[in-house]
Amino acid sequence: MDMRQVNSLSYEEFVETFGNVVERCPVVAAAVWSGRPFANSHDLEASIGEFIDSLPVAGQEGIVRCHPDLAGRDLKRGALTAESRGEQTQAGLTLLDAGDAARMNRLNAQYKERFGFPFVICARMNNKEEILLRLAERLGNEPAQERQCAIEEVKKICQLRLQDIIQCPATHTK
Ligand SMILES: NC(=O)NC1=NC(=O)NC1=O
Repeated sequence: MDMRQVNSLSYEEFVETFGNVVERCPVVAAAVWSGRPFANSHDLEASIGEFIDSLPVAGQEGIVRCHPDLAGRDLKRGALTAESRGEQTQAGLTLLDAGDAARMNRLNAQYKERFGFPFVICARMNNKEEILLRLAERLGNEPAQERQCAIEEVKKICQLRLQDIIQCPATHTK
């Protein structure tokens, strides 16, 4: 889809197309729709980022809470969204051995206990070793710092999902 097509989508089509660029938060697409027409995918991405940044703490934490655990129950039950399943599979999270799976579950539980929202990282920019490392590291963050870190990861996931949907015409060098 190119930007001409994006900008010609009805509200319903827009939310159907972009409703999961932020995991299980179609309200984000519903909110930024009023910002069209978008000059390019970065313009749409910036609108989404500005909307997320404008939310109160509770709203930002709500967005983070909408993300399924990595290698968690939803993965096991086949209850992930298509995007999340693809991302988690690509990072090797379906191939964890028993030791790594137990460690991931334990650290995820500790993280949730400490921060009140799940550990979120852009799986496509990491492999399973890096994810475990970052999870252990970020457990030591202060809550406000970690919330910001999680939101930055949500934006990275969103950026890659937008790139999957919008193909920008090749920039023709003069
Ligand atoms: N808790 C998470 O980090 N979830 C996810 N990361 C991704 O890249 N996709 C997800 O669903």
